[in-house]
Amino acid sequence: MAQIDFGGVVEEVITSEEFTLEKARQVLADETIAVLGYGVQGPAQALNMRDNGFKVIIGQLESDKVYWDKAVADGFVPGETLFSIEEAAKRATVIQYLLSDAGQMATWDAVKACLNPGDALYFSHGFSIVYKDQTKIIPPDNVDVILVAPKGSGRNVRMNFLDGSGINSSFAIFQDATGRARERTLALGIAIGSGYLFPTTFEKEVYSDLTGERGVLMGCLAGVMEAQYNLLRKHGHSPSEAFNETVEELTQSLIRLVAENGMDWMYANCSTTAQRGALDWAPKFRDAVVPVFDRLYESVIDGSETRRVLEANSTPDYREKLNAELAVIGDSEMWRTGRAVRSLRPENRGK
Ligand SMILES: NC(=O)C1=CN([C@@H]2O[C@H](COP(=O)(O)OP(=O)(O)OC[C@H]3O[C@@H](n4cnc5c(N)ncnc54)[C@H](O)[C@@H]3O)[C@@H](O)[C@H]2O)C=CC1
Ligand SMILES: CC(=O)[C@](C)(O)C(=O)O
Ligand SMILES: [Mg+2]
Ligand SMILES: [Mg+2]
Repeated sequence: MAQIDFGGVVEEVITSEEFTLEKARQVLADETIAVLGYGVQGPAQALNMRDNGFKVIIGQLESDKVYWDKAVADGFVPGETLFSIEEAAKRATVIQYLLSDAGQMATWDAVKACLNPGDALYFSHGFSIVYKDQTKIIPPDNVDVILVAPKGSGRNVRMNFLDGSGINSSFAIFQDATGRARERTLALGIAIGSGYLFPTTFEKEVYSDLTGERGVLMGCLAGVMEAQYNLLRKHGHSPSEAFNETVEELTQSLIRLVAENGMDWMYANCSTTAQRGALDWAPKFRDAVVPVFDRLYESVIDGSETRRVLEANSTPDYREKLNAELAVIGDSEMWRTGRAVRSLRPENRGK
């Protein structure tokens, strides 16, 4: 385990240099891994593990046709490597619970009945376990309960694997029934193609994850982009100008510099005019959102966020409703402008 200095705080991380793919294959040599759910994380983790030489089967509700058909299209064979959720859970020794969080609550009684002593129950989110008062997911004592949570969309878990990079994941052990929980967890983390693995707890993972996605990663990002775009439009700037100055310049230029070498590097590669102004305005934005972030974290901790998710995503038409909300975003002037701007990227022209 490598000790790494993160800005003055030393933490331990695991990379595939220390815990090699070969070692992961040895640890999981006798295991059948069932990936339950073929939504976003399911296919990514399943395909990466299959490509890495692990024995993977899929458990998917057949009537959720889009997902079932996708598993078939990806080469999983009904009756051989593709089963109902229960059948896959029964056949496996590692059960990766990658249904939606609301789907985990809905199927728990059925899945629980399929667990054998010594199995490993694996999550990519602390949700179901930490908010057990809401989900009623309480695993039996005789199984390992473990977590590997990729810090990125399943889409990139797969795409980064294919291009030879990776997505970092956190890992945690909630219950070690076999004495093998840790080596199983690390082996699975390497098997799914993690960049590096860092330790957490189920609580810390779910609190930070729910905050991050509601905050900077998604909710806050979408909110501040919309606010700036609307401001520029209100003052008579064209859609093309407002979009370029809000989104396109970020995704095609400045955020890439942040990814490459940090915030100061991005600043250093912009004009001294921009540097002076951004240095002055950053603290104002920071201070303006502090109360919103405080409210958000409180709402995560007190269970309001998970309650809302479970209620909204447990109705039969939750997908249609979410898709309708996404369509409103996609059909807005701002994001229709985005489509036009993207189509004008040199590499997209004429497509
Ligand atoms: N989407 C992502 O990239 C990430 C997801 N996670 C976590 O991974 C887990 C899986 O998330 P996603 O892949 O986004 O899931 P998703 O929302 O794409 O899940 C869809 C899957 O759940 C099944 N499902 C939903 N409701 C069901 C029900 N009532 N009965 C049976 N099956 C049902 C669908 O058939 C499908 O297989 C969650 O715990 C999530 O928080 C963690 C990191 C990133
Ligand atoms: C991609 C990810 O890790 C998120 C945003 O937390 C999620 O999809 O739940
Ligand atoms: Mg996340
Ligand atoms: Mg999340």
